[in-house]
Amino acid sequence: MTRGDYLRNRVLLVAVVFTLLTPLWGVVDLLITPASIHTSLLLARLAMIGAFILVIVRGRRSATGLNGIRHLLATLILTPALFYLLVLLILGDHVNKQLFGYSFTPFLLIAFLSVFPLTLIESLGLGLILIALEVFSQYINGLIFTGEGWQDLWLMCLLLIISLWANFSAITSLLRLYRQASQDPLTGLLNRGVLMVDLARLIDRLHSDHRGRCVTHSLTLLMLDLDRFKRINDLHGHSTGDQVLKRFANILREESRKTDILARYGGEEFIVALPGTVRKNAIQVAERIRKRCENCSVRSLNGQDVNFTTSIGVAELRREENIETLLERVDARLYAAKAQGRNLVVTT
Ligand SMILES: Nc1nc2c(ncn2[C@@H]2O[C@H](COP(=O)(O)OP(=O)(O)OP(=O)(O)O)[C@@H](O)[C@H]2O)c(=O)[nH]1
Repeated sequence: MTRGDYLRNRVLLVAVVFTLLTPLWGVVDLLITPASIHTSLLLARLAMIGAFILVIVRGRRSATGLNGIRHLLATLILTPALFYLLVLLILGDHVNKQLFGYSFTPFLLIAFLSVFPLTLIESLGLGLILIALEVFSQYINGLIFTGEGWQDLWLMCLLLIISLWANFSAITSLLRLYRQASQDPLTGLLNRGVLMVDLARLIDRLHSDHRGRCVTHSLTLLMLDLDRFKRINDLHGHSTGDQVLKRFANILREESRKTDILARYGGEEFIVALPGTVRKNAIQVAERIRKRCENCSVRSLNGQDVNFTTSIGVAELRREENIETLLERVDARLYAAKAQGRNLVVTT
């Protein structure tokens, strides 16, 4: 599960809790606020429930990416903050007597931040907005620069620090778990399972963009296999074989872009997926990788320089083609490169 999925689940859960709590808390309005503002409060509460329902509906849509979820989270936290602001403004003169029951809103919201796996910047940003809200409420109810006001601000800062700490711990353990579950431990590249999920998602998106007449994006796959790798293991030992695999993975990193997907597909077999790249340009990337390997060596434990080469199959995604047939075609080309003598790029 990615941070986006985790964040989405938390946002949905908290949105449901807020949706249920909002009408319940409406009883507090009836009990503690003057009858003259009940209608305004009711309308504001209905608008707030509407915003929470919007968060739930949009959050459930799988097309909503990480940025979309971040916006939903901001809506979720800032909607009750806006409601509180509204309460402060419409209570007007009654504010000193009637704020009881609402004044803990900024505290509650800041405590809720610890539920989400946010980065330090994200939680600091939201936390500072909530502290500003508290300062504004103190200004309205005359507590600003008083002993009680400072005490409340101090408490809010402490709560923010605790939230930051909780978020930081949640996000680092989440990232560690994600890395362990998604990476090949030897090379640090993606493992086959994650590659298949990412590729399937990417291909789906490209096909639906195409159907929706958006710009046509291309995708080309390279399948790479180290030549006579068994011989390297047999002659120089398994640990030298491992060094070759690591060096090869580094070459792939150095020769690709940030947006490319790099994965260890099997023992000495790798996939490089090049989104937005047509076959002609992908062949150039493949040739660059092949030549880098040809000119590269690894020092074995007994001090020998060990050379290695790679064979590469190249295939561009066709219209409506699925992941299985694309992989079959690229695999056939890799097989052809092996059959034609190895250390080759085969594209047809
Ligand atoms: N050192 C090391 N070897 C591995 C690892 N994973 C797979 N291998 C070895 O990779 C070798 C693959 O050998 P083969 O499939 O016969 O292929 P090859 O010798 O590269 O021959 P061609 O692919 O036909 O050029 C096997 O000996 C595996 O044991 C690994 O993580 N580390």
